[in-house]
Amino acid sequence: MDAAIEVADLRKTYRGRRTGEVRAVDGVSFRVERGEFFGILGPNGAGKTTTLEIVEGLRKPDSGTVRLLGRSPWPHSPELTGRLGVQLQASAFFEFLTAREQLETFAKLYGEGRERAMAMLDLVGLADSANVRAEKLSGGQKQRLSIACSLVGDPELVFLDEPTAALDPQARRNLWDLIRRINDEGRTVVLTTHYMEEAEALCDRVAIMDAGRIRATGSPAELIGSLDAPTRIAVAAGQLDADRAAALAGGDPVREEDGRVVFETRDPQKLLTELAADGALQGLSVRTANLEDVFLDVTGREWRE
Ligand SMILES: Nc1ncnc2c1ncn2[C@@H]1O[C@H](COP(=O)(O)OP(=O)(O)OP(=O)(O)O)[C@@H](O)[C@H]1O
Repeated sequence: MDAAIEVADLRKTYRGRRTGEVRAVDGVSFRVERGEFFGILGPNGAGKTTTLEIVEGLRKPDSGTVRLLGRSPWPHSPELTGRLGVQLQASAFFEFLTAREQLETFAKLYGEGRERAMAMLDLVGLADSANVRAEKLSGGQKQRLSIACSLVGDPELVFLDEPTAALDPQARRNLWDLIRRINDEGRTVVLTTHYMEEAEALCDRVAIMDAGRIRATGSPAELIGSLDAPTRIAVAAGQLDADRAAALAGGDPVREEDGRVVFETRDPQKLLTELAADGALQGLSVRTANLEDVFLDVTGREWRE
């Protein structure tokens, strides 16, 4: 079976009078299997949206090729478009339509009826707000509505561009449940995000993008595992004198910082057992490596959201 997406060596440069040349996408290649949950993770301006728009067939690359479900998205074919779901930015809504009217409009474009529109409102948890105008919906509700619109045609492949941007952490987590379900139903999902945690929580595989290029691809666990980074274990100072801390560290780095003793270890189980035996677990925190450390490793830059 063809892959869901095959992208080879995409390039796109924007030329503006004020901005000069911006190489937004600079040789991007990746492959997404059917049923996969694939994430493109990168800071603002990394080139995620441009890449996604090219893959969706909304923007033409300067060079490179895209195959979606075995076909080229360019020029448009109605057959292919009907198998794709693209989440539009919430700002693309018709402000004066209610949530239900909005969705019915999209349903019609896909040759679907009112029942399908209502079913989608239900699916995204907006049935109670069916008669609320789009402009009156909260940020999270607008994102839900735009996701419902992308699902109305029962797509095999769904593209979500920063679906939880500008939401508070609770609303973001609530949306994760919905997004996970879309993938659990067997649909391939491609999502862009600049939230590390989101990529780690949702994606089977992640491409880390920076300055127009993909710097690393793999499952979050693979990417983090490949770092071979130590676990940082901190406890409140005052429970251990410096000699005892050094003895427990056994040659590994240990330092005192903001009233805490901070160890870096590759054998967290041993250290935790010894700290527990010393009765020195007050104020314990354990931090393993995460995608932020991977970003630093592959780009040489600190991650800034
Ligand atoms: N239409 C455009 N004209 C000129 N420059 C553009 C255009 N769209 C994007 N850019 C520039 O191309 C680069 C990549 O932008 P893009 O929107 O693809 O990145 P992104 O990773 O999606 O970031 P964001 O999360 O901020 O949207 C940026 O430097 C951006 O300023």
